[in-house]
Amino acid sequence: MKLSLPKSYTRKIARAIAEFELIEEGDNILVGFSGGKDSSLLLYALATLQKSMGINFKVSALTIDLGFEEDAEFKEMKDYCKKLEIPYYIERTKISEIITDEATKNPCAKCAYFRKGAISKFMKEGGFNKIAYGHHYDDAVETFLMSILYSGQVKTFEPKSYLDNSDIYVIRPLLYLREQETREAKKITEFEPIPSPCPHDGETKREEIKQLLRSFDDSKQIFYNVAAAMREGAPLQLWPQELADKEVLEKTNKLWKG
Ligand SMILES: Nc1ncnc2c1ncn2[C@@H]1O[C@H](COP(=O)(O)OP(=O)(O)OP(=O)(O)O)[C@@H](O)[C@H]1O
Repeated sequence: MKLSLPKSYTRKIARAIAEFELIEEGDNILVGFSGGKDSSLLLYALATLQKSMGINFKVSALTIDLGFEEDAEFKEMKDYCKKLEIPYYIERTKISEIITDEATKNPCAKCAYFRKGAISKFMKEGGFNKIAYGHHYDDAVETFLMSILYSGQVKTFEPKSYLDNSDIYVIRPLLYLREQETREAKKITEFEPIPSPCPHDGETKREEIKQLLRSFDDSKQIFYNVAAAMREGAPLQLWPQELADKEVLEKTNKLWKG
């Protein structure tokens, strides 16, 4: 298959790779391939850049089979990796049993936790040093807002992070692409994204945030303003840390008699 990525995509992906130092000589990169629009584009992009970049690195793909369907074949995904000349692996799990159990609280968080565990184990055994995920710009900005709104914390995921306990790096080369661009990418990849088999897909808080961001008149500018606030070094002017009741009482007693 002749691989070719439009310049506008190459520019944004190359910028993320260079700016965040995502790929180095000798890397053995595993791409988390869900079959969705983002990870299928990521695979295509890395397979293309592998041929044009001036450093050597390996790219493979891994699907964590959540176990929704017994002995699922993942035929389209196998064929796609073959076309891209990328080694493809499937790791079978029974994570679906946990997700579909009605007694499970936070099924999405539990699924992500077990999926990451299965990926780390696979990487250790296969000698991979980096896992690449298909997260894009909208994912990062939505996660940032969700974190503030639902857990009172100013944080989002990083372009590159080191996982101490498993000695691997997580990298996100698509971070400068907008979701609309990953949605349109099937014209480039010629891969029809596979719908998620998960019953919780699309029910998440993330959808509410997407709607909220879209609801502003100047939604494009607002998106990039939130993205600017996500950067280290963005001006921070915050209230002092909250005091314990005891400390407030001591301060109050000093100011009022009796
Ligand atoms: N079952 C899986 N096996 C391997 N990697 C996965 C799997 N599910 C998700 N990932 C990886 O984690 C990333 C983020 O997962 P998430 O569920 O948020 O997917 P998404 O935003 O719908 O992306 P995609 O379009 O690639 O499915 C994906 O882009 C992919 O790289």
